Amino acid sequence: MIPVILLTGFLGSGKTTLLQRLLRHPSMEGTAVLVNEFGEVGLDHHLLDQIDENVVLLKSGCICCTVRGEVADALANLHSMRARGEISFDRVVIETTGLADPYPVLQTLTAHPVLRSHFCNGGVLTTVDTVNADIQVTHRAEAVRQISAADRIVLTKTDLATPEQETALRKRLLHVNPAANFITSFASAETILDGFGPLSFFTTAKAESHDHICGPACNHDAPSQVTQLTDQHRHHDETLGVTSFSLEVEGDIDWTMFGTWLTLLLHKYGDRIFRVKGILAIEGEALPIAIHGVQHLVHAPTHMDHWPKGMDQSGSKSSRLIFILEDIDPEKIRRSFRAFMNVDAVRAAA
Ligand SMILES: Nc1nc2c(ncn2[C@@H]2O[C@H](COP(=O)(O)OP(=O)(O)OP(=O)(O)O)[C@@H](O)[C@H]2O)c(=O)[nH]1
Repeated sequence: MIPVILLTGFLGSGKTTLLQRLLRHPSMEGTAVLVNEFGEVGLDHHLLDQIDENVVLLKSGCICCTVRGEVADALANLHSMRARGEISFDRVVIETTGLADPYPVLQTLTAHPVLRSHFCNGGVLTTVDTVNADIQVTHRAEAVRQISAADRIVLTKTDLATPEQETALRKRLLHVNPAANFITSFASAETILDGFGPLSFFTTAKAESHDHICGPACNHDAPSQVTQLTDQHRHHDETLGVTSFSLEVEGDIDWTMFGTWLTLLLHKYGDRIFRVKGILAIEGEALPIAIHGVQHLVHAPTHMDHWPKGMDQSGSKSSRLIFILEDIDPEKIRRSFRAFMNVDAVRAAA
């Protein structure tokens, strides 16, 4: 049986960053990775630059029911390729979208008539953003589901939070998932992986409760989690207001202007902009720069060591930005970007 580790966590909580580190660890050799992103255009497979050739980007970044079919197809495909000797792996990591409900995927592993004889649940690793989790847990049912499904919770961005913030968050997370154990993202990959696996009783209970989709009414902050997981099915209406769109820009971008624009944008609309990520062609830089914003937080940019395939065709470089937001007209952001950056060539994909 091939173990499948589910790496989940809300938008921008540090899943890809953690995965990069874990995959460099010798014990993770022979890992196939499935990346599932929300929206039509994905960037994570480019940001996982070290391991490009082992990464499969799942096409539709949709959540809940649709993810189930696509994950199943991708796993079946991986298994066939392995059986034909085209690839070799003995573990799979699925990085879910930040808006995914992990339970349907767990259910796929345990109940799919074909997959269940080849793959097994290797455990759920959930990243939780110490700076933003409080508001996410309050408002987003997906965040609660991801935490409740965790076998291990990796607290990220503790370096950006106060010790009081971290202590209060740990206490709150324990109410959502009393069985998970905590670790911070600054622990070594070895420590994070040590003894990691499904907590058997809990995992069974969780997987069996797959058809329950949480909503704010679930009150997951209350401690009696197992009982709550047997509640009736509710559909994921909460996610319907969330959309994603991308901006593509030809030519180089002025870094100072861009930084100012992004900071102002997130300052004003950070409550409704869950995630911004981008790979940018910057004036005076030969290689691209990756940028990340999570609600009001703008992360330090990182220099990438190569251009992702398709983004520097025949010497003409382009930038790509992806937004995941709620209740904001994407056209408003496009217009503001064009006006502020004085850029005409903005291609936009819905
Ligand atoms: N300071 C700090 N930054 C972090 C930490 N973990 C992740 N980040 C930053 O957070 C930003 C988002 O990280 P990602 O790894 O892309 O998050 P993600 O969960 O994969 O994002 P989505 O796939 O969009 O949901 C990046 O700028 C990371 O460098 C951490 O522990 N400390």
